[in-house]
Amino acid sequence: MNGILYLEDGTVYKGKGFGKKGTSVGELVFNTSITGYQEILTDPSYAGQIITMTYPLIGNYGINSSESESSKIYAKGLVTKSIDQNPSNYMSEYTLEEMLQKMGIVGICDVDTRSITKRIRNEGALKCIISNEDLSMEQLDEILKEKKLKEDWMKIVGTKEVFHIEGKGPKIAVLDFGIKQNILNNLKYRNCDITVFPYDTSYEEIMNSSPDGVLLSNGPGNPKAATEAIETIKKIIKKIPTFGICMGHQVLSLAVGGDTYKMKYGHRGGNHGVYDITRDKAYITSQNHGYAVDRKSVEENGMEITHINLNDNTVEGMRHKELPVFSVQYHPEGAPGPTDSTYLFDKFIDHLKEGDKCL
Ligand SMILES: NC(=O)CC[C@H](N)C(=O)O
Repeated sequence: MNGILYLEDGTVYKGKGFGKKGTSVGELVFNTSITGYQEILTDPSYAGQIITMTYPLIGNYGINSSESESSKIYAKGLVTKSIDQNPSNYMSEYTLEEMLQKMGIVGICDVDTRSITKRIRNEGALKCIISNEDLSMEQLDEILKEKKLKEDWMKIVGTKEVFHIEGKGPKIAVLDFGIKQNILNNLKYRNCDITVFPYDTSYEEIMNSSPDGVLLSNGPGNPKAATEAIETIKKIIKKIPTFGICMGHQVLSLAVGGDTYKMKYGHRGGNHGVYDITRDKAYITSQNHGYAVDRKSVEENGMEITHINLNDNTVEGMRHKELPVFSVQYHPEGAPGPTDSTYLFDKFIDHLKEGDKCL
């Protein structure tokens, strides 16, 4: 099966097709993780994106049924240097190719992923079309030009129904913009009683569940498209301890009156150095975001910057100067990946005990 990746700047990469036979349009991004292709593909925050893995050997330990971040793949395609068809791992149940076929995802391999990555770094994230069908360049060009990229993916990906995960510990209301399973696992591990709400649930409905704390989840798309949530969060943070992760961090910054912007090519990988100003410590973190928080805009609105990215000095974490409200741009739950930052879940739970500070 032939495969082609055609970028909006006119660049063409030809390789071999794998996964589902088909064609799709998306935003081309790259991820620098060496392992974790299963979690990356199933992370709902990749909705609408075509992921290039910079590590050349992908698929080598197969796929298992217990480590997906969601039951679906919302990404639009996968680009790799090579794909291993004979995985070796005691947990492996099927191959990556079988997973992509089952989930309807188009893949191409045997392309120069280093060159693709350099192009994204120079030009920024690009719209592109990936295909492993026999379409002419004219046909590909027409589909690429016609298809618009979405910004409000949280409307599609987040839960539509409220659901509850029982626990004996603190009551957590989660606003779901497209949550990763491992965030829920971290709350479950700490015995939390979790109610997951659609991201646009009203303030009143959330408060009716009498939560001790609110978690604002990760999720795909532009945080500015989550307008309903921004209004709700403005009220929530005055009453309840709140912890935001990635999209949650971005919508929190909008709720306090700050601003977000689209980065040139984002941060995606398991090796991003972050400096924690409050603890004078550096961590290696797992990241997946294309938008970032404007530092000055949140500092002018009652927030203090707690973490910065060591590569480009962008905001990686913040906390409210008076309220028990804090957030990080990176993924403390990231797995596989460094566990340096899972203490943030404990910090959140500790804040709940001090909930009276909010009133
Ligand atoms: N992982 C996330 O929550 C991503 C947040 C947002 N969609 C971004 O790309 O910046």
